[in-house]
Order: sequence, then C-alpha cells, then structure tokens
Amino acid sequence: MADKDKLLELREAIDQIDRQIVRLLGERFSLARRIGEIKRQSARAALDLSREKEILSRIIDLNAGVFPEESLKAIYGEIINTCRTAQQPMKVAYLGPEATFSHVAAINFFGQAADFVPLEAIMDVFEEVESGRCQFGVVPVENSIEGTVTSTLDAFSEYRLKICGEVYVPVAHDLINQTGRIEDIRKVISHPHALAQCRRWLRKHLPSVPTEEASSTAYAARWAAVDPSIAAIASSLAAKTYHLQTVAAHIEDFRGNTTRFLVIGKESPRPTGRDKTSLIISLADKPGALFATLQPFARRGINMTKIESRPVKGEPWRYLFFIDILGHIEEEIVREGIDEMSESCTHLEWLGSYPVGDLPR
Ligand SMILES: O=C(O)C(=O)C[C@]1(C(=O)O)C=C[C@@H](O)C=C1
Repeated sequence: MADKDKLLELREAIDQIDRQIVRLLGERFSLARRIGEIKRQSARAALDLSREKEILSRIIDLNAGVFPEESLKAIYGEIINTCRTAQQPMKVAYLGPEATFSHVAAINFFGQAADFVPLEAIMDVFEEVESGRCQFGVVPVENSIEGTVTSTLDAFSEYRLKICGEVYVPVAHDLINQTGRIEDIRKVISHPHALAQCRRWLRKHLPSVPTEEASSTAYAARWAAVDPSIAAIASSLAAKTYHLQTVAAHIEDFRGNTTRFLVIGKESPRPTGRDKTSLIISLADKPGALFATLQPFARRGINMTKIESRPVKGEPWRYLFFIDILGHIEEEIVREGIDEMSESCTHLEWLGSYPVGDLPR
C-alpha cells in the first residue's frame, strides 16, 4: 500500500476511536449523574476520594504500558473531575486573584470543570466555606522555603471546618511582561517572597532595575498587563490568564521550592489507605506535658510528620500545637492513639483525615 493510503487508513482508525471515546465519555458522565441522584437521596457527599483513588489505580493497572502513565493519570483525573460536576456543581473558593498558586492548587485538585471563586484573604475563604456559599476552599499552609502560613493555622481555631485534602504545588517563578523583551523592563514587581526567591537572578540579569512589592504574584501580573514598562514575577498560569509573554522561565534561585495547600470543607473523606490526620491540641502547664501527649503515637509506631506551635490569641504565653500524623482516624490504631493522647491534653480537636498529597517530582 502506498504511504498516502496507509496514512489515510490509520487516520480513519484514529477517527473511529475518537468517536468511541467521546460516546463513552458521554455515557460515563450520565452514569455519574445517576450516581449523584442516589447520593443526594441518601445525603452522601458527591466527592468520594477513596473511590477515585481506587479507580485511578485500576486504570493504571489496565494500561498495557504503551500510553505514558503520567498522562493517563492526568487525563483520567480530569474525566473524574468533570463527572463529579455532573453530580453537584463544585464551587471552590481560593486565595485570589486569578492565577495565584492557590488557584493552581485548586485546579490541580478539582480539575478545570469546577467553578472557582477568587477571594482576597485566607479568612474570606474559610468564611465562604463555613457559610455554605462554596463547598470547598483552597488555602496555602506551608512553603518549603518561607515556612508556615500562620493565618491559615490561626483560622482553624476560629472556624469549624475540616481538612479534605492536601496539594503540593512546585513554585516556579517566571518573569513576564507585555512583549517578552528584557529591554522593555523598567521595574520588576512581585510578592516579597517571590522577589526574595529570585534575588540572585535579578542581580545578575537586571542589576539596575528597581523592584517593588505587590500583595500577590497575580496582582503583580495584573499590573504588568496594564503597564508595558513593568515585568512581574509570577506563575505561568498568570502569564496565560493576563495575556503576558515570558521573558525568562524558572528564574527562582533554588529549585525544589514547593507550597503545600489544604483543601477545606464541611467533612473529611473516608480512608484511602494512605492518609494523614491533623489535630490541634493544647497542653497543661506542667513539665513533660508535650512528651506525655506524643508518647501514645510513638508507642504505636505512628509517624508524626509535623508539629507547630501558635500563640493563643488573647492569652499571652499560652500555645496551641498543630500536629499531623500518618493514618486515618477511622483506623483503630490511630483512633486509640488519639483517645489516649486526649487524656493528657487540656483540649484536642480533630481537623480532619485526608489522602496524603503527591509530592512534585
Ligand atoms: O463512584 C462514584 O461514587 C461516583 O460518583 C463516580 C465518580 C467518577 O466519576 O468516577 C465521581 C465522583 C466521585 O468522587 C467518585 C467517582
């Protein structure tokens, strides 16, 4: 067969497969909608992360290895995210404006199909979820270079919300402006953390150009979108959102900069087999109090992944401890550990059990 005929034949086969895929996607969407009706009647949450995890690992097993695994995961993740919206419109609040890293985290977790609501402050995100105007919220909690986002931890003691998930987002900074030309830059604007993280690059490539602080990387991008003399340091999503060009990508001085975000909602998901549990505790003011509180986990071989103290507002020199351990509260060993821990604390609050997020590669 001539090359031209062969090409036509293969393309016809691909067109045939695409028709099937689109038809099957429609069928899958309708089935998800029917499942949604049953969930609504029995007052069950639409989002079922343990079922999603089960589906994803089955899909990866089904793959004969020809199709690249990461792409399969991304495509299937988006299919499930979209089918979820057939059950319930997913309204997700995040720390805005559009194209912040919180927005990137929200898209990574909920997919493109959700309805995203940018808000001005972390407290506003908690407020929106508690009021029920949004089902979920996405807030930053910790950066691998700058440390904890204290306003997120503090908000947990003011609102009765649960953690439903965590997302790790690699923080890659791009220098963006209207033309993509470095010669046009008279000023560089960004969030103080982003400016600090690109200090060496700026000194080397733009030594005489002044910098200015903005309240977020996305605000800086908005600014650059209206002023051709300004360049912003922001995410690649910001460049896309505000129609800007990339002068230089990945200008951060250290690679591996990652931010951990929390997904907050009204209830925590069921166990998935690889979960984390977050707690807030306060201690009696006596020697060995913290040691006694943590012993129940040590004895059971439960791994504590984080402990952080925050001052109690209005009570000088008293502290709350935020603790993350591996495991789900519905696992007996975790439940027992927490029960025993509660005997030696003056206050213990369960913030949620949720699937461990994937660290960026
Ligand atoms: O199996 C379910 O419970 C569904 O609702 C279907 C589905 C999916 O599309 O695969 C959608 C949403 C849930 O979070 C889990 C899975």
